[in-house]
Formats: sequence, structure tokens, C-alpha cells
Amino acid sequence: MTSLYNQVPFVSTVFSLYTTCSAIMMLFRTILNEILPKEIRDYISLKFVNIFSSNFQSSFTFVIEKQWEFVDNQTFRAAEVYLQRRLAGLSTGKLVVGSSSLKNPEAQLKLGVPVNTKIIDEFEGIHLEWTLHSSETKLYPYEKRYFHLTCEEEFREKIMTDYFTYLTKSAEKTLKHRENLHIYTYSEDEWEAAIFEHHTTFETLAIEPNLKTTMIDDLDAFSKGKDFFKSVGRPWKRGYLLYGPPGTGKSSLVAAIANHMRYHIYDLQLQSISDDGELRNILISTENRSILLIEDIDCGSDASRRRQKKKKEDDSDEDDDGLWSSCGEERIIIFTTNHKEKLDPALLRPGRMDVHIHMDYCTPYVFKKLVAMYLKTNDHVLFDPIEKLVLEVSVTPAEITQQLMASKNADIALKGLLEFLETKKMKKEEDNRVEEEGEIEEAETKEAEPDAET
Ligand SMILES: Nc1ncnc2c1ncn2[C@@H]1O[C@H](COP(=O)(O)OP(=O)(O)OP(=O)(O)O)[C@@H](O)[C@H]1O
Repeated sequence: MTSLYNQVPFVSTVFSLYTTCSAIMMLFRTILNEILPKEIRDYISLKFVNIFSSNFQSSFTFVIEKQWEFVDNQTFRAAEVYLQRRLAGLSTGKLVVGSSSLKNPEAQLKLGVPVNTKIIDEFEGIHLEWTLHSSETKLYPYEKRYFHLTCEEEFREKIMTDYFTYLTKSAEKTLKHRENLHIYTYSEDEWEAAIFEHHTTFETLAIEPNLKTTMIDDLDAFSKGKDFFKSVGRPWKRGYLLYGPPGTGKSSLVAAIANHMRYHIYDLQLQSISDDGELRNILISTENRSILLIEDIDCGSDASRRRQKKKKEDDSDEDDDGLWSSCGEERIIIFTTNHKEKLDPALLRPGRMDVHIHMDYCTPYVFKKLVAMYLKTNDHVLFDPIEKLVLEVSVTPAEITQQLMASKNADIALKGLLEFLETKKMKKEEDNRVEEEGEIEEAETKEAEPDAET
């Protein structure tokens, strides 16, 4: 009892000391909050966290390399995309900034992840640290890039499952709203990027309404079809064959698809590829959520034959489907041709090209849609004779737009178009007449010739 009484003054001293310290701490915190800018406060708290985490906690680090099994590591790509969006508000000390177009000086600069700079993230109250590292290598590409993601050891499982799923989903969402689309062309062993500035959308493309609905539904079903493709054991890919005469809108449809899906385009000239090895390298260096475009596929058939021949020589049993399936997911492949009849039948086999789309000459509907867009009018006295001619002659949307662009005045532009179509009709009739005469002449010559057997 005595000893307890003896301790009372000590206990009260401790309490008063605690109260004083708390008051000083609160005062200090208020001063800090009032005086110091947020960046400096963040920096101080980051230092505290660093000291605390390095001295008192056991940490765990995930290493995410840029290359994974010889292809681009999609987790690395997801981290790059995800962290870009987190950079703006963070006090990283430095930022990588840039812009890929000078056309819009008002546009916000893009942010890149700086090397060797800690980026702090938080997930469900768990403190996380990201750092992008870079080291030189002796082999091409002479640089190895990788992220370190560090957390406390006890959260390792949670990060491994929940956080990485969240990261991938966030990156996918960001990619779906890409500001700039790129078009890549393959030259000298690598893809060269340029900004894709074809603004055709399904709204500005003049096609029959049922084709438009079918295409949009098909694309939307494809983009939501991850689980479906998995459940039926097929790679998450879709192949389209666009065929029809020049100027009927095949390239415009490709642009509308890219803009609708927000996919980059990889434009590949098949003629320049010598063997499957090269084709494989080209395919695996393309990103997911992209379109591989092979235009004028009929012109590539020589190259294709060369590849087939080489494949036989190599005794390889892998076919093109295997090649295509082996690279990435959420891919669209589009072939275009002016001559479907010239294509290798193997290419048209079901499963290779899922959807065949015939881009045909202009119809009255397409004509009226083009006029509504170019001349902002839905009615005109010349519509009837023009529609009649559109059905009689083969005119492409490209030819029609060329005439409509001649003047902003609907009377002048439509009169020009009418004359153009009349000339076209006369030429067609003349061609038919010459052809008929030729046939008659040929038949008469045959009749006049002595019978070969007599
Ligand atoms: N269906 C369409 N809707 C709107 N514009 C069109 C359409 N078709 C063609 N055009 C116009 O004609 C131009 C040429 O068309 P496009 O290049 O898309 O045709 P294409 O079928 O790909 O031709 P090619 O086979 O020669 O490559 C386009 O830039 C566009 O202005």
C-alpha cells in the first residue's frame, strides 16, 4: 500500500507530461498543416513511412518484367497504364511528360512513369510502393525494364490476387477510353507508330442500316465475350473479310471499327514477309486490344504461296490459325480485297474469317445518307432522278462524295452529280453496245469460217 501511495505523484506527473506532449503535438500538427504545402507534408510522411517500413516491417517485393516468355508482359503494360493515371497528384519529385501531336497545343501533356522514382499507392488501406527500374543488357534490346512493387509481407496474398485484378481492370478501363489511336506500319524489323487520324465512325459511314447494326452488335458482343470465348475453348479473336470494288468504303469501315473499339491498328503488308518465323515475330510484337489489318490480301497470295512452300520444306505442321492463336488476346484481324474470287479457298474456310462483309456499289439509301452529311439536306427535287440512276449504274460512294464535295450549294452539287451519273450511264450503254457488236461479229466470223472437219 505504501509503495502505491508513493507512486501517486509519479503517476500524476506522467499524466501531466502526456497532456503537455499531446497539446504540443496537436499544435505542431496544426502549424505543419497551416504552414507547409501539401507536397512537403506528403514528403515528410513518406519519409516516416519509409523509415518505419524499412526498420520495423518485413516487406515483400513483386518483380514485373517488361518481357515475359519472349512476349510483352501484359501485367507490366497494365502497371504502366495504371500508374500513368496516378502520377498527376503524387509528389514523385520528377515526372516524364510528353505529347504525340502538335495539332492541339491546349491538350494536356501525357505523363510517363519516371525511372528509379518511388510511386506510392494504397489499396484497401494497404501501403504499396512502385518503382520502375532499368538496366543495360548485352543483348538486343539492350535495356531491361521492370517494376518493383513492395508491400508488407502479411499482405502478399491479398496483393497477389485482389490488387493485381484491380490493376488490370483499371488499366483495361483506361485503354477503352484511349485519347489517341495509333496506326503502326511494319518497316525494317519493327513497327513504326503514327497517330491515327481517320475520323470515320459508324455515324459518318454511309452503309445500309442492317449492316451497321450487325457490325456494331458483333463488335460489342466480341468485346464483352472474354468468358464466352474461354468457355468454348477458342482464342479471343475475330476475323473479318471486307470485299468489294475500290472506293466502296472498306478502309473507311476499318477506321469506324478502330474508333468504335478504341483499338490501335497494325497495318501489315503481307508481301514483305518471307516466312512464318518472321510473321510470328511480327504478330507477337503487337498489343492486345488491337486490329491487325492486311489490305489487298489477293496481292499477298504470292507471298503466301512462298510461305506455304517454305513451310512444307521445313516440315512444320503448324498452320496459320496456330500462328494467329498463339499471340495475345482480344484481337481483331481484318483482311480486305477487291477480288474475293481470287483468294486462296483455304483462307475462306469457316473459322478463319468469322464474318464476310460485302462492300457494294451505292444504293439510294447510301446516296441520301451521303447527301445528308455533305450537303446537310434531306430532300431535293433532283433526288428522284439521281436515285433512279444510282440503281442503273455502278457508282461507288467514293465517286459520289467526290461530286458532292464540288460545292456546298446543294443545287450545284446535285446537278453535277446528276450529269456525272448520266455520263456514266451513256458510257455503260456505249460499252454494252460495243460488246454486243463484238459478240455478233465474232459469231459471224465463226459462221463464215470453213468447218475444220470438212
Ligand atoms: N460507305 C462510305 N461512307 C462514307 N464515305 C465513303 C464510303 N465509302 C467511301 N467513302 C469515301 O470514299 C473515300 C475512299 O473510300 P475507301 O478508301 O474507304 O474505299 P475502299 O473500298 O477502301 O477503297 P480501296 O479498295 O481502293 O482501298 C473515303 O475516304 C470516303 O471519303
